[in-house]
Amino acid sequence: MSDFKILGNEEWCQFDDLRIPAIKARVDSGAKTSSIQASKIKIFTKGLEEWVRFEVNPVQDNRSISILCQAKLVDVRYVKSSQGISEERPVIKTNVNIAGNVFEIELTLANRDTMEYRMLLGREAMNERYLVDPSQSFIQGDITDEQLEEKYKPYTTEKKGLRIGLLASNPNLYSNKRIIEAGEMRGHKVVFLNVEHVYMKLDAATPEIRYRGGNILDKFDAVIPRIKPAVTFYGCALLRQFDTLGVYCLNSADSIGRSRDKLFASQLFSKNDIHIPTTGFAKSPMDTKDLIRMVSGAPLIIKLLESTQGKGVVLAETNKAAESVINAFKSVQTNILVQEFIKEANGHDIRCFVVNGKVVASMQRTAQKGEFRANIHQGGAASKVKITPEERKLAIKSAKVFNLDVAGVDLIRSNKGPLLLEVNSSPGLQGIENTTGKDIANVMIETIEKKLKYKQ
Ligand SMILES: Nc1ncnc2c1ncn2[C@@H]1O[C@H](COP(=O)(O)OP(=O)(O)OP(=O)(O)O)[C@@H](O)[C@H]1O
Ligand SMILES: [Mg+2]
Ligand SMILES: [Mg+2]
Repeated sequence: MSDFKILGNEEWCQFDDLRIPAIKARVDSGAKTSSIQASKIKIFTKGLEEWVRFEVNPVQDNRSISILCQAKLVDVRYVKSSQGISEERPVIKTNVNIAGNVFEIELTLANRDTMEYRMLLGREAMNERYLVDPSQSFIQGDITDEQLEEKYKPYTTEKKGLRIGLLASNPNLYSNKRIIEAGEMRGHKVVFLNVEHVYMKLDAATPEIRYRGGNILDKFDAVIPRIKPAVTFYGCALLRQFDTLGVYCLNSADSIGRSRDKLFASQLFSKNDIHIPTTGFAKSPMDTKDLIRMVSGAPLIIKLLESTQGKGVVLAETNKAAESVINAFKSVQTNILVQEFIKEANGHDIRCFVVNGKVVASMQRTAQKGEFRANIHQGGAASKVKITPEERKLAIKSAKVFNLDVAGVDLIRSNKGPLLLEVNSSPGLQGIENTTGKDIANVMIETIEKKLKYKQ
């Protein structure tokens, strides 16, 4: 008993083999094994052995210090989190150094960024070595902030800023140029990734993302998707792969996919009590007449399920015209929505730009004379607008039902109050920045920093 050293409820640990000079551990005799926070965990083979590669951010609330570690894999355990979700946790063995006392411990790699401490020291590591005095901290010696900074100096120069991938198709588009510019202004490296030049390797042990030429894309902290409708399917598959590899995506594959299906989106809105113009959908031409009645008859709107820039939106002025257009689309197996025409909108609509749950800018678009569609691509003109609290609430809620971090929410003002038209997952920046003078690209980059707990 007299040989045992005493630990407080927190102690500093050092890992020479992992090149971690100091990490604050919560001493937790309630836990069996010790664990360390790790991200971008990847199991790989080295000869006949299985190894694991991972990144540790050893300093609390400082993501800019990141240490790339590798160690032999000794086990993979399944741990149930407090939310009941089973998580795979690789286990490694490595030497820990507590105030000069060096011994081997088992560490599970916990892929959780919400851990209050970067490390937990469990009772297996303390057995036959330590007793715990929970009333004290750092009995084995404390480290001041200055000393910690000194220890991590070599690492802070190693990595400055985040590495952000811009997954898009055209680097010369205003929006893409602005995102790259804003990211670089904030000290990050933004790399343009052409959606069609990215491909993936799928297997359980070493999933990968590669770029044309064979480079492995494994150094990204975040990806900004700007996926054009023509490549939604492929782009979303890439985003799922980035997500699997622990890369944060500003708009997930799921949220983009769901928002692009106008029918699914309309169903989600009505389910969540978000008001939209009355909309109908039917398979057979036999139901066309009733479909028209259902949306209060002509004039009415017919929309292709997949349309942007207003190209697939048609106004049918009479019931006869509506019937023949609807049946014509059906005869070529094209899916369409039939929608009540909001006449009183008078060619106006409102675009609210929602980022991270806030409306950061909004503008009104006004259709050209003789046109009902307010899209800029249809000759619409943009102007500043002050939105009502009700409109603001509607815009925020609409982005939230899809879980979109960035959304362009289109509303229309009707006699019954604001109605939702649609939610875009890659809203353009040019019109809204030029109309409102707001630096929206910068807000998008700030959101990534917040989500990743990155400090300048
Ligand atoms: N029910 C409606 N009543 C009146 N006007 C409408 C209605 N639906 C759409 N519009 C007008 O037509 C425009 C285009 O419609 P919508 O936004 O649904 O199509 P879109 O092709 O997806 O356009 P984008 O994605 O580029 O914004 C709207 O911005 C609005 O001005
Ligand atoms: Mg659209
Ligand atoms: Mg629209």
